[in-house]
Amino acid sequence: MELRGPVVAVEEPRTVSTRNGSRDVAEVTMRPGRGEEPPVTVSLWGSWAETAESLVTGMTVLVTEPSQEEFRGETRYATTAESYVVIEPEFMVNVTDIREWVQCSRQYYLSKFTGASLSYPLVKGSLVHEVFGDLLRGRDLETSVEERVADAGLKLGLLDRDRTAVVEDVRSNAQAIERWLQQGTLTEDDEWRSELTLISETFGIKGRADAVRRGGPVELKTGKNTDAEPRFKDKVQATCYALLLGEHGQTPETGTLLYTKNAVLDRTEETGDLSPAKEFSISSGLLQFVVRARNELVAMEFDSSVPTGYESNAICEYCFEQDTCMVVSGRLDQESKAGAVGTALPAAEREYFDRLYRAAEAERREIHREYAKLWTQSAAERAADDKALLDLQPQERSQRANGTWELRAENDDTTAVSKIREGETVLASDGHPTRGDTELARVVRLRTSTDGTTEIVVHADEPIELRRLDVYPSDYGINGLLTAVHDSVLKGAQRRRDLLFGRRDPTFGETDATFIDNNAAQNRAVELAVTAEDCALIHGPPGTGKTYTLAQTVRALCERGERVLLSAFTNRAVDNALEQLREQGFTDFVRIGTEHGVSDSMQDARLDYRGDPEERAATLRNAPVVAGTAATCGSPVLKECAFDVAIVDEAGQLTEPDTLAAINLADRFVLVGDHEQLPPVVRDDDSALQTSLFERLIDRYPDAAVTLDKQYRMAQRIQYFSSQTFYDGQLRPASPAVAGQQLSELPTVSHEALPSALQDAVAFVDPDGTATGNVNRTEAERVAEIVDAYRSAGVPADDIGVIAPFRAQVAEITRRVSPDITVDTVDRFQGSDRSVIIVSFVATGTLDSPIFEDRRRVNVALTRAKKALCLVGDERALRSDPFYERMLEWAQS
Ligand SMILES: Nc1ncnc2c1ncn2[C@@H]1O[C@H](COP(=O)(O)OP(=O)(O)OP(=O)(O)O)[C@@H](O)[C@H]1O
Repeated sequence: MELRGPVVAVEEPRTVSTRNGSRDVAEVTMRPGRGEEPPVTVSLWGSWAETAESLVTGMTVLVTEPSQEEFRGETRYATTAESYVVIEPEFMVNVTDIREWVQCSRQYYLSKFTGASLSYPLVKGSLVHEVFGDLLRGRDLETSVEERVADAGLKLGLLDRDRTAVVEDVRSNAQAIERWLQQGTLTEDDEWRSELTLISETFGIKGRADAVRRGGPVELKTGKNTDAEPRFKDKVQATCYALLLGEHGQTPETGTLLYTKNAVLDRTEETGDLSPAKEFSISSGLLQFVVRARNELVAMEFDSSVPTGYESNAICEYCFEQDTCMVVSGRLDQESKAGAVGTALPAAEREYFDRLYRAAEAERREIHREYAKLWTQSAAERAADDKALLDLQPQERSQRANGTWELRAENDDTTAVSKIREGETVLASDGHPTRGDTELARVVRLRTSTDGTTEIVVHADEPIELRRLDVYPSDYGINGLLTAVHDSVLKGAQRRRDLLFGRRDPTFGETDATFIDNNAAQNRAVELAVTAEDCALIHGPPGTGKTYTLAQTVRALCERGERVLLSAFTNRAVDNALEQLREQGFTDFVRIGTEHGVSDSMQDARLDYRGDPEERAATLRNAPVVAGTAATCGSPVLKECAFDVAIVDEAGQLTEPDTLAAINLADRFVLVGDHEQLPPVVRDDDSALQTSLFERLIDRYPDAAVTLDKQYRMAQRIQYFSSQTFYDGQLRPASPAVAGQQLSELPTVSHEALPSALQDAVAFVDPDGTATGNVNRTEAERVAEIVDAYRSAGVPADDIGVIAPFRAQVAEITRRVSPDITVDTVDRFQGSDRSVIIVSFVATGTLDSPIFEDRRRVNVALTRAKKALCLVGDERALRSDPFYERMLEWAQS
C-alpha cells in the first residue's frame, strides 16, 4: 500500500512525547491516488518530519507502507518503521548526484556546468572501471588494459600522457581488483553481474551500479582509503544501489567498496588498512538517509533554487573546488558557504544566466516526465507513442571480442513503428524497462526486410533476453546546455559578451576579393564571413546554396590561414558541407562523430580516438578544419580545442546554448540558417530555449546579415507559395532553367504517361479518407497509387520522396510502396530534396493537432520538391484554417 499525490497542506514539525520518549512529527495533508481521491492526513514521524520541512503545497509526495487507523469516522495515516517518504518521485536523481549532494550541495550544483572537462583522473577512472567490467566478463587483464588504453588514445594524447605510463598506472589499479577477485571471492556459485542499470519508480533515483555480487552492490573507487571503513559518500552511493536493488527483491544487507589504489600504496609510507575491499552493513537508517538526502535535493530543484553549501554542512577549507565556487558566487552574486570573490557581472548577464538555467532545468523536468512514462504508460501505450518496440523474439547472443554482448532479436509485427534508430542508446529489457532485467544498449542494426520482419541487433554489457526496446530519455545533454551558458557568461571574452548582450554592434574589415562571381548575395555572404571581426549571419531560404556558400567560406578562411570549426545541428548537414568541400577540391579536414552518425562517404575522414596518444592528438590539433555536430562541440575532447572561426549550419534549429557550445570554441563565428524553417526542438512549450541565437541576432543586427535570394532547386510554380508567405516574395529562381524545369526533362520520363491530375507542377488530391488518430489508411493507399503513377511515367524511385506529419502514417505509407522510395517526417527531410515530393496531410474534418500550427514545417515540406509537388489531404480540413486555405488556393490554381 502506498499514498501518492499532491500536497494540500503541511504543518510545522513538532516534538511530542510518546511511549518511546520524545519524537518529532509533522502532519501533511495530501490527495492520494495521484490527486484523484479526497484529501487525507498523514503523520510523518521521526526523521521523516525533516522531509516535511521541504514540502510545499503542489509538490507530489509518496508515502510507502503507511499505517491506517480509523479515528472518529476519519481515516488517518502515519509512517511506520518500513515507510519511506519521497518528494516528487517522478524527478529522477542520479545516484552520483546524491553522493555529491551529501558531500556538498553546492558542489552538486557547480558540477552541472563544470563537470565535463577532460582530466586525467576522470579518464583513468573510467579506464579502470572498464577493465573491471572486462575482468568480470572473463577477459584477460593484460589484453583488457592494452585495449582500453588504446581506445582512449585521443583523450590521453590531449592530456599529454604517455601510453606506457598510463598502461602501467591502469594495470596497477586493475591488479588490485584481480587479486581481490582471485581471493576465493569469485567462486563458481558466486552470482556476479557487471554494470547494472537501475531505474526506481518508487524513489525517483536512477543509476548504473558497477557490479552486483550475491545481490549486493560493489562500487569501484580509483582512489585510496586506508581507514577500516569506507568513506561516507561512497557508502551513500552503494546504499542508493542497495535501495534500488531492494525494489526488485531482497534489499541487500552488505555493500562493498573497492579502493583500487590501496593495493598500489607503498606499505612503508602508509599506515592503516591497505586491503582494497571494504564491506559495510546497510542499515535501514542509512537507506532512509539517502532518501532524505534525495528529497532535499529535489526540493531545491523544485523551484530551481541555487544551493549555498549550507544545506549539506559542507566543509570548504580543504575543498579542491573552493576557488571555482567562490568565483561563480562572486560573478553571479550568489550566496555561498565558501564566500565569494570578484565583482558581479552586469545584471543583463546574470538575468540571462538565470533565465537559461531555469529553461534548461525545465527541459530536464520534461525529460523526467518521459522517464515516468516508462512505467506509468502500459506497453501498448508506449508502442502507440512510437517509444517502444515490443514482443521481440530473442535470437542468438554472442560475446564480442571485448567481452560485451551482441544480442539479436526479430520482430514480425509488421505494424510496429518507433522512434528508435540505428546508433542510438536504448533501454533493452526482457519485458519491462524498469521492472525487468534491463541494460543500456546501442542499436547496431534495425532493418525491416520486404516480408515485414524486422531484425534488431544491439550491443550491451550483459546478455539479457532481448524482448523489448524503449527509447531512453537521456537528460545527459542538459548539463551540456548549462556548461555552454556558463562558459559563455563566466568565461567568455568581454567583446563577445558585449555582442551577445547588445552593447556593441558587430564590426567588419574590408576586402576587394570576389569569392563567387555568379551570385551577388552569396558573394556578399562570404565577404561578410571572411571580414567579420565578431560574427556574420547568413540567412539561406530553401535551395539558395547555403551549403555551397558555406564551403566557399571555409575555403576562403583557410586560405587566410584561419583554423575553422565546422558545425551543424545534424550529422547529415555536417557531412553535406564536407562533401561540398570535397567537390570544391578541399580535403584537409577531420570529422568528429560516431561510426553510426557519420555517413559512409565521410568515414575515411572520421577521427579515430583509438591509437597512439601523441599521434591522435596531433591529428586533431593540426587539422585546419574540424567538423562535427553542435552536440559534440561541448564534449571534453572538443573543449580542448581552439579555433579562429566557428561556422554553424542549421543554426535556426539550434537552441541558444547549443549554438554557444560551438561558438565558445572560437574567436569569431558565422551562423548559417533559416528561421523560417524548422525551429529548435524543445519539449517545454514556453521555453526560453525556443528562439535560436541565429534568430535573436538576425533581429538585433540586420547589418551583420545577408539573405541568399536565388534558389537553385524549385520550379517557379513550386516556389511561389513559400516565397510569398515566408520571404516577402524575395525568393527567386536562380535562372530561367531552374524556374522552368519540368519532370519531362528527366530522361526516362514521359509527361503524357502521367494522369492529368498530376500533370501540373503543383497538384492537389483529396482521397476522401478518414483519419483515425495519426493514421489515414485511405490516404496512404492513395499516396501509394500516386507514387505508382509517377513510377509508371518513368520517374526513378530515388527521385520521389513522401512526407507525412506523423510517424504512424509514415509507416502506413512505407508498407505500401517499394523500399527504395523515401518516406519520412518533415524533420528528416530538412536539408534534402527530390524531383517529386508527395505530402500526406492525414487530418480529416479539422486540423486539431499542434503539428499543423507550426507553419515552418509546411514551408520545409513544400520546398523539398524540384519539379513536381503533390499535396494529398482532406479539402474540408485544410480549408478550416486560413493559412492552409491559401495553400490550397495556390495548389488548385
Ligand atoms: N553560385 C552557385 N552557382 C552554381 N550552382 C550553385 C550555386 N549555389 C548553389 N548552387 C547549387 O544549387 C544547389 C543547391 O545548393 P545547396 O545544396 O547549397 O542549397 P542549400 O541552401 O544548402 O539547400 P537547403 O535549403 O536544403 O539547405 C546545389 O546543387 C548547388 O551546387
